[in-house]
Amino acid sequence: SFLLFLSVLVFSFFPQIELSVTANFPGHKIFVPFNRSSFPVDFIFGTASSAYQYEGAANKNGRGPSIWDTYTHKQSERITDRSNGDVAVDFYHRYKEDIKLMKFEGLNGFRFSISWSRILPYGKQSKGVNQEGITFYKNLINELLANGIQPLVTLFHWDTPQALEDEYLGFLSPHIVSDFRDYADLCFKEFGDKIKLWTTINEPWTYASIGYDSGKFAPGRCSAWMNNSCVAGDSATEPYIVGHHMLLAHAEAAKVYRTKYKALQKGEIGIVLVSHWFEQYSKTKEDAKAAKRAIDFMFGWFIDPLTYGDYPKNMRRLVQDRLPKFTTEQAEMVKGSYDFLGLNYYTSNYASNIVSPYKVNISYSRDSQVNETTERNGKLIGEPTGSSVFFAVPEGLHKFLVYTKKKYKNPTIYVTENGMSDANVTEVQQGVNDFQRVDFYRRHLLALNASLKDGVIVKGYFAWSLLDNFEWNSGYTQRFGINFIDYTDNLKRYPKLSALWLKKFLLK
Ligand SMILES: N=C(Cc1ccccc1)N[C@@H]1O[C@H](CO[C@@H]2OC[C@@H](O)[C@H](O)[C@H]2O)[C@@H](O)[C@H](O)[C@H]1O
Repeated sequence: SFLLFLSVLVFSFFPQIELSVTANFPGHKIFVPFNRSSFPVDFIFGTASSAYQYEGAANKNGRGPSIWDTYTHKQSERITDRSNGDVAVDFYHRYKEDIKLMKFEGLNGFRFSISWSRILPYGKQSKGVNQEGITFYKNLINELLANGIQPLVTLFHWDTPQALEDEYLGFLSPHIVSDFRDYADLCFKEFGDKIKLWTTINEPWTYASIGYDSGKFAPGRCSAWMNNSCVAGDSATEPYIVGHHMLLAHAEAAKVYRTKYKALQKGEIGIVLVSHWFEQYSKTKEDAKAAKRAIDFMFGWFIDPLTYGDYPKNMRRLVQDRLPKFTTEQAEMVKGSYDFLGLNYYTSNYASNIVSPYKVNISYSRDSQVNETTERNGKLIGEPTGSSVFFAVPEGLHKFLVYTKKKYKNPTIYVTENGMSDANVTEVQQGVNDFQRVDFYRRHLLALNASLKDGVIVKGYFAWSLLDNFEWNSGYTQRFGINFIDYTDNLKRYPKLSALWLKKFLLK
């Protein structure tokens, strides 16, 4: 009882200490603080963003169009609110103000992506370099470092230069590999003196599956039978071709960094992968196998080649000749082509076995023969959020991280995205009172802490996202920010409760 009294006394004087972790002593529960000091002293706490979703100035200052400019302008009916990233949240002009906000909120990391078509308007150095673009990113990097914020840069966050899509259909062509390699080389040369954490590609799974299987993201290709108003595509073959070229492009860029820049610049290079965690729907052996196939088709698709040099056995068995092959040389280049992994986690799903495989209308998402759901016997897998596809399942983050440690050689990991959205929020007062997001981050940080205790090597955590922003085919209707954007009043920024809770959590 004395210890309990002491712990209450301590917490009443130090409100920033979050009561939530307990150490058990016989007959007593002692509350230990849960805050920044629960993590390694050099742990990075940041937020994440991407060029097309944040910058705006889309057709200004020399930037060339990307496939997302084309998709939102030519097929605006495929965006929930028919919006686009022409202005976005005007990060291009307001980044100094936003960096002040990061500093105020106690963050020491910021993940952003470079717009390929802002520095190479036509995708290739031979077609010209936009110096204004180079200058923008140098200024951004200097401003972050001057404020004690570590940049983590993504080279490609889905915004393929339209010129390369026009010339050879972008990632559907092997030509993209050398153009991506040359683009990466330019970035290492121009920014590598200051950038020490590089990732090549954000979520190849999303780009390949949502861009070429369902076709709901740019370039919006899919099979006609999908009836997703795609103008062209083949959901049975194109996702695998694109995924293959993304792996080769990543590996070539990593090779350039390691052979030409790493010794001098002393940075590290990785890739960002996304996956759900999958729980078997029932206790049957069939559903246990279904859960394994589900994570192999979403995560193993990329992490297996990156770690072992080939696609998962489940994929080879079920996709057969539609799954590209690596030459021996390519396999060697892809295998081990990362110093760390960026992992994005949003939610978990239940996986159940589909007994009769599809014979017609086949596609990437049908190949796994898994039915992915978010409800079991009338109970949701987690708390609903503003997004119909994401439910809050913090323990899934813990399980996913431990799974990665055990199955993929205990890699160094940064959690490069984790967050939740609010939908149908327009008023500031409503938007800033994001109690659910406070709970979401507290529970996911507890899950992350548990992963560290299980020996997972995690060096940082980036919340998605600093600001509400352009959420792809959801437009501005989904708000993921810890800071609210008032789209009706000059894009004014307002810290939400979650930002203030994080500030308190991060107090040193
Ligand atoms: N959204 C994804 C990809 C995804 C989509 C569906 C299911 C699983 C994974 N990944 C990350 O999520 C973030 C949140 O994405 C939103 O997720 C909910 C969707 O309704 C919305 O359209 C999408 O923007 C994006 O802003 C980042 O750019 C992206 O890296």
